[in-house]
Amino acid sequence: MTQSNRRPERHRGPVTLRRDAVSTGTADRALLDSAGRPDWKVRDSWRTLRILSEFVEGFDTLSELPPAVSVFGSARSAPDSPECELAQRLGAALARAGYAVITGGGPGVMEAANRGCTEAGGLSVGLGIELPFEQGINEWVDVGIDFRYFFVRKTMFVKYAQAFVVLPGGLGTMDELFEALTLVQTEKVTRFPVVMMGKDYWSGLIAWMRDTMLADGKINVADLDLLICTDDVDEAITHIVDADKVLTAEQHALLTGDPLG
Ligand SMILES: C/C(=C\CNc1ncnc2c1ncn2[C@@H]1O[C@H](COP(=O)(O)O)[C@@H](O)[C@H]1O)CO
Repeated sequence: MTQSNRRPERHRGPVTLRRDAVSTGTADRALLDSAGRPDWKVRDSWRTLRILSEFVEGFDTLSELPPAVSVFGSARSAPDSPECELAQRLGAALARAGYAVITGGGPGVMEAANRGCTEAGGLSVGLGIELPFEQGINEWVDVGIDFRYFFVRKTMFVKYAQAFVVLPGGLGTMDELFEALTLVQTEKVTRFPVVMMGKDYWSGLIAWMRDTMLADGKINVADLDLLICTDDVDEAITHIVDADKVLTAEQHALLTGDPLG
């Protein structure tokens, strides 16, 4: 293989780039870094069409999904790490409970959750993101979409899931966890269970939320009730299924006027 053939392949929406055509930028960076550039006004106006098309593609593809759970966690965890082992068991249990599993489609915990789901006969979904370093959607994903824009992709994680499960991870995982909690706290989504898995990993953060955030009046006691933390896959599934039942009954009552659902 020549040196030029070894250069990574990049994907920009439907476009594949190889060799000298590969650049290090992403669509997200071009949008967010453009202030101050003379052409930003015209280019950003046109970009809205590309953003719109990304929403349309996501809505069209995902509206057909069965009930689903979004699973988050580190892109960097080794396949034999405890969190990947947990994610794989969780993915399988979700599939057996009738849920599709939605992840970021990347490596580590995402891949493990997709793998568990697919091996158990469930539907694995990967919502990838264009990054300066190409990763590609993991091989266990059945339905994959590559997004240019983080904010479009985040809408899909919430809109097409009945619950969030958050395993150990870094900044990306924290962003996803706190976005979910903020959406529930502000009642943008209702009856949306957020399950944190990995008690050793998360207990320090939860203690800080209680001892500093809550103690300092920055959140309410009820905000801490928005999440549960467990190492037990069965407990996570029961929590999700129970919340789902309540929501389904409420939606049925709203549609039919029958309060018993
Ligand atoms: C950094 C590495 C791979 C990056 N590939 C990713 N592919 C898809 N989704 C990703 C990737 N990196 C982050 N995410 C999203 O954030 C969460 C994980 O981020 P963290 O910082 O590792 O916690 C994850 O849930 C994704 O949605 C390694 O080679």
